[in-house]
Amino acid sequence: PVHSHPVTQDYKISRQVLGVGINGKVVECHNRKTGTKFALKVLRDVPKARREVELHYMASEHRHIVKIFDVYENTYNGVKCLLVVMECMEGGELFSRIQERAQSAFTEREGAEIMYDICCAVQYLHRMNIAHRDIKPENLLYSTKGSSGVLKLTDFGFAKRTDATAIRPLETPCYTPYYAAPEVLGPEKYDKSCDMWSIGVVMYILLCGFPPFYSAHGLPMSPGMKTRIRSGQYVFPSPEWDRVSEAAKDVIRGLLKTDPSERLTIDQVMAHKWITHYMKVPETPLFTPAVLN
Ligand SMILES: O=C(Nc1cc(-c2cc3c([nH]2)[C@]2(CCCNC2)CNC3=O)ccn1)c1cccc(C(F)(F)F)c1
Repeated sequence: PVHSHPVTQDYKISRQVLGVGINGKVVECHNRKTGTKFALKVLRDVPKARREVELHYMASEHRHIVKIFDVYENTYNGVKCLLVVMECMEGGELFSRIQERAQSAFTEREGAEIMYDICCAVQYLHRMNIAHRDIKPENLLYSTKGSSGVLKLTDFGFAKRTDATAIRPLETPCYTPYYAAPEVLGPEKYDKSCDMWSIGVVMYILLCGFPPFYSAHGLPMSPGMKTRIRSGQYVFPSPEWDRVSEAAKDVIRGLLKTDPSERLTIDQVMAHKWITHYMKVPETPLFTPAVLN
């Protein structure tokens, strides 16, 4: 349900910017009736934004996906905008939470529990034939500060449907099945597998504090780094990985497969004991908080 009356009628919008996403900025706002704090994402009303909001709204019932409460379609100075009212995630981003853990140990079991929550959200999306395509620590937020906070996935700016968009020959006169390349025919089956790669990178960083692929001299991307990603060249260096369980390394090996058809699916990951039986994972202290700091 998209409201067309001004969002300012129902919410007081603060200047406090909470962050900037692919398609728009996120600010704090308060419900005028209840005083409750929400996060408001402001998007230009273009097809890409419509798709982001539609897919996020479809998924927002899940416990580990940031909830959408209201959507407004307002025009400011002749510019059509989409305004998305979301639950305010006050616990901050995944890794800043772990950085704060320097004093008490952050253990492999806690890493497994975090991965279980992320995989629950991704399994829900993949079962709805939605690929998120931008799974990264900055898009994983905690609902509240303190240990009761719930980790949730946000920013559907790159999300897309993966169910086969039936090619309708009648509406595409130029299209002749004889010459169609497989990728034109098949559903975007590799969109889901790119989420699985991202989950592998998040899991790797969670267990040691640094990424599996990085460029020399901290540049965002370098030719060497691209080669290493393409060839799946990564290691589990000492001493950070010496005491991490073989089961954890097996999950990462299954996710960081360069051939998407070989990569674990979300159902295969959720069938893995390290993820589903995370309460049995050893409470081995990790280097992660120290390395992140
Ligand atoms: O960010 C906060 N609350 C929040 C934020 C979002 C949010 C949505 C999106 C983003 N945040 C990002 C920001 C840049 C990083 N990627 C994610 C870009 N794309 C989005 O779609 C949603 C709901 N509540 C917040 C609120 C109060 C306090 C605190 C903190 F804990 F930091 F003090 C954070």
